[in-house]
This record gives sequence, structure tokens and C-alpha cells, in this order.
Amino acid sequence: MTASIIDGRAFADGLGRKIAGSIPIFEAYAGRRPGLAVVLVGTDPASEVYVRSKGRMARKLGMESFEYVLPETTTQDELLALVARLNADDRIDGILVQLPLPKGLDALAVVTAIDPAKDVDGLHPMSAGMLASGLPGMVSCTPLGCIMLLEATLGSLAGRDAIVVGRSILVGKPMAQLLLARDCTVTIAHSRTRDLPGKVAQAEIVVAAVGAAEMIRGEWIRPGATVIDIGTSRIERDGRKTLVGDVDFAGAVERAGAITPVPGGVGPMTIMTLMHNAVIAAHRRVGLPEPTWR
Ligand SMILES: Nc1nc(=O)c2c([nH]1)NC[C@@H]1CN(c3ccc(C(=O)N[C@@H](CCC(=O)O)C(=O)O)cc3)C=[N+]21
Ligand SMILES: [Mg+2]
Repeated sequence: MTASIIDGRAFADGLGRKIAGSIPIFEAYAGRRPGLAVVLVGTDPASEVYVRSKGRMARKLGMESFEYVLPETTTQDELLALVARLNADDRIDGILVQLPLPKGLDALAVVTAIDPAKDVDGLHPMSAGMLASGLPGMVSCTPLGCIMLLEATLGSLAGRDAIVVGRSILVGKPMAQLLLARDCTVTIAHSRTRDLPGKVAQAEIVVAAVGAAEMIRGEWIRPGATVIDIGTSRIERDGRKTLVGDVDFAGAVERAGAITPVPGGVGPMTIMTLMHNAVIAAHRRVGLPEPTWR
């Protein structure tokens, strides 16, 4: 069996068109466009690329983008002061602080300082708690994009056996909560899990979010399974730099029913669900009913 390839770029483009279409309606009501603030501390080249592409996408869809690039030497207090300013700024509906932060800065303290109404990353403990409680808070962009791809591929997820490999606050934990909310039977695996190959082999849905290049081997995959690969690692192969996921794609594509590629799978969805979250936050903040484009 050769898996069908889940085209995240095409799906993200479609979502982007719906988001763009909703913005004039928002603007007519609110007298302004939805505003997204992205904060980068330091000069990590990969992070600079992501932050720039987030700003570009926001403008392309008709939103206002506020970009803040702070020096590596920024103190905790300076960063908290910026977050307080963004919280108080009515033009800004969503705030994303790009992670990881440089050494010496406390990411959890920064994220906790963000107004939960503007927490488009779903990282605030309030957002995590609302998700776990089944309340309508902000859901982390990457897991939200994965759920959209899974539902587009499989329809109802109810009753399916799913494994999430990885337990980070940004991805693994919210992913598991979203699957659970759709009535999957969810296993969360991590670095201390025994017999990972055996557990992966039982899953109809595999979500790989470990951040280790090609760690999930193709021969572990249950025939016909749907594989969602969240990893992006830059490696050198045959003397060339390439971007690979957490899944051994060449092996997994021979067994899976459907699989996301890297690049072109989850990555483009992550950017578009950030736009989605910013527009949802904007509607909630001005008291407009949320668009139902899903
Ligand atoms: N607070 C916070 N929230 C995040 O959501 C967040 C973050 N910090 N820090 C870094 C990670 C990483 N991330 C990606 C976004 C888009 C692509 C993406 O578009 N990838 C393209 C390829 C890009 C390339 O070629 O390098 C693709 O997979 O097709 C990848 C990774 C969001 N992150
Ligand atoms: Mg990808």
C-alpha cells in the first residue's frame, strides 16, 4: 500500500481564503482590521524566517501585523513590559511570543502574562485549562491544524485508537486533549515510554511531536494508519541540507493510509491556524459571532 499524501499547503490555502473573506465583515463592524502581534527575542535565523512569514501572511489576508524584534540581551522585565503594552493595546487581538526564548528568560512567566483573550498560541495555563475542561478558549495552532487535517482525511475520529508521541505544552498535551474531545482513545508516549514501536503499531492515528529526526520508523506503522508529522529538523544528507520530520517518511509511506509530508504538511497549517486564532480572538473581543468556516 502506498499512502495518500495529505497536502497541508493546499488545505492551508483554502482556509486562508475563508479567513480573508471574513475580514471585510469584521472591519465593517469593528472599524478596524484584526491585529496580530508577533514578538521575537534574539536572532535565531529559523525563528526570524517564521516570524517574517507570519507577519507576511497576516497582511496578505488583510489583517494588521505588529512585529517586534528585541535584542538577545532583553531582560525579563523589558519583555514583560512589552507584553503589558500589547495587552493594553486595543488594536491588537492576538499576541504570539516566538519560542524558545534566549537563555535566562522565563517563557512560562511571559506566556502567563499574556491576556488569555489574546493568547493565540493557546499556551496560557488558562487556555490549557479551558481546553481540558471543554470550554471555548484558544487552542494551540499546531494541534488545531493537525485536527483539521485529520478530520478532512478521516471524517469522524470517534472511537479511533490514537497515539501522540511527545508531551510538550505547545503540542503534545493539547493534541491529546483535542483527540480526546473527539472521542479517540488516546495514548500519550514520551521519552520514558516502554516499547514505543509496539504502541505505535496499534494506532490508527499517529501524531509525531518529539523533535527528533525520523525517529518514528516506517516498519512500526500499522498498515493503513493516518500519520501526522509535526517535526521539522534540519539535517544533512548526501552532503545536502534538508528538512525532515519525526517520521521516517520513505518507510512510513509504504504502510500508512495517509501521511503528512515535511515540508508541506503540518507547517503551513500552523501558520494558517495562527491567523484563524487571531481572527477568532478579534471576533470574541468585539462581541461579534465567530465565523463558522470550519
Ligand atoms: N510561540 C510559538 N508558537 C509556535 O507555533 C512556534 C514557536 N513559538 N516557535 C517555533 C515553532 C515552529 N513553528 C513552525 C511554523 C511554521 C512552519 C512551516 O511553515 N514549515 C514549512 C517549511 C518551512 C521551511 O522550509 O523551513 C513546512 O513544513 O512546509 C514550521 C514550524 C511554529 N512554532
Ligand atoms: Mg510540515
